[in-house]
Amino acid sequence: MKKIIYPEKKDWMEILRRPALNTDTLRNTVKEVLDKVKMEGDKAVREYEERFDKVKLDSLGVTETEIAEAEKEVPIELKAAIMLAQKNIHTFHSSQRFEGKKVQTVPGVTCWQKAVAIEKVGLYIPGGTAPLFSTVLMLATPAQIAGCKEIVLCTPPDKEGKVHPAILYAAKLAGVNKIFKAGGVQAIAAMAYGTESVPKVYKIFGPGNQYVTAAKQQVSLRDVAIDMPAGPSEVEVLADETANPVFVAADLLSQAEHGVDSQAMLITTSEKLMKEVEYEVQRQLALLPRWEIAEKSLASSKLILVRDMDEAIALTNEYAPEHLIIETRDYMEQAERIVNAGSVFLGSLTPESAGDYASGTNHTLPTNGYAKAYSGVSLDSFIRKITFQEINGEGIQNIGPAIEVMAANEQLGAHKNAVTVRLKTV
Ligand SMILES: NC(=O)c1ccc[n+]([C@@H]2O[C@H](COP(=O)([O-])OP(=O)(O)OC[C@H]3O[C@@H](n4cnc5c(N)ncnc54)[C@H](O)[C@@H]3O)[C@@H](O)[C@H]2O)c1
Ligand SMILES: N[C@H](CO)Cc1c[nH]c[nH+]1
Ligand SMILES: [Zn+2]
Repeated sequence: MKKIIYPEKKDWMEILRRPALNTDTLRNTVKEVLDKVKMEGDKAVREYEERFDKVKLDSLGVTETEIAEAEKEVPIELKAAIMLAQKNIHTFHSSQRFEGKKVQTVPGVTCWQKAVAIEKVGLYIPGGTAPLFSTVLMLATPAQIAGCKEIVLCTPPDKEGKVHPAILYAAKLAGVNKIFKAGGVQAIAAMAYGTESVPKVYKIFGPGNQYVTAAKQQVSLRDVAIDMPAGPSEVEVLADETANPVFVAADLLSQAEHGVDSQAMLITTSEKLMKEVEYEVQRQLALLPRWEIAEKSLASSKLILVRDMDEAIALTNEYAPEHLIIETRDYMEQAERIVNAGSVFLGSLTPESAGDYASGTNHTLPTNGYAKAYSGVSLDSFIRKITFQEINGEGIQNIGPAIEVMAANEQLGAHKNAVTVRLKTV
């Protein structure tokens, strides 16, 4: 990890830069795959599965038999953990239910909103280097609570053409209707355009690598809605001298191990802590099964020593991390000053892994600085709020004249007339 001591404001942008693939290569690959799947459907998806996931597939759909087999393969201990996590995710997301209340803006004019589920949703579950069955719970649980009728899931299979059993188990538990073996850009294209076997959906959800994220952004320009850009994982730990370096290092590594383009940052006011964390990261790294991945992402990760907490907060809000862990003496006060972050973890006993799996919050979150403008996935992501209004005689008399004046001044006579003809009758 690169050490930065007392950064100057002019260097912030460079210091906070995320690692990124060459955008031309990325754009060209994504465009080629999207276009071919749009034209050739399943055939193209199968070809790309062979090219990128090294698997020959006869069909894309997961069968009922495969789902039943998977249920037998998942160990009891893991089933219990998945059920505990799902219960907490369900509890937290159920509490987000929207109650639209009727409001009289003036006598006779009543307005309200009603939450309506998006009918067809597509969930992308990453599977390139780790089978993220926890992401199934994070996406399908709120979709089910919202009442989405068709919940489609795509995930890359392994080289034998099998989907990880825990992904299938979690999908069944959380009410997914259709599961397909497809990963990367080809999966996003299949759900955006529809193919012979994969239904076209109205909104695509889910995290993924830079190819997946770029594909989602591309299809969202005209074909389908998306949740947000949820790309390579990132974490920032904001710590003072009271933080535990062993915990801090473990938290940094927990996100560094996701992928080579993940990023982990420590922003601290304590030089002593920075040195201890630097040592701990190397010590713990050597013990990790995915040390090779983590080592690569640590190369673009940083340990940043700042002058004071004000500077730490300003730098944090500029970085807008996907995950922010605050491990300071006064973490509640510091948390109040955060305006840009996806999900915040407070105090020394709140690891980021808790939000990844089982505290109940959603782990599908904006990355790459998009936390400045986007929220993570929540129940809201799966609904739309339709507005309604009802006006009676008193109401049209109350607001009609104002509408007539405004419409006339916008030179829209037909708008004005739609009110005038009614005012004559009341
Ligand atoms: N932001 C979030 O909320 C969040 C949550 C979970 C995971 N993540 C991130 O999701 C990512 C998962 O990545 P992953 O790679 O393990 O799985 P993935 O499923 O996102 O990507 C695998 C797919 O990428 C495609 N691909 C790989 N190399 C390619 C190439 N050269 N050209 C075209 N396509 C290619 C393949 O089709 C493959 O199926 C990680 O970066 C992780 O950090 C983010
Ligand atoms: N940290 C990831 C979101 O960036 C989510 C995840 C899934 N499994 C483990 N972690
Ligand atoms: Zn994680």
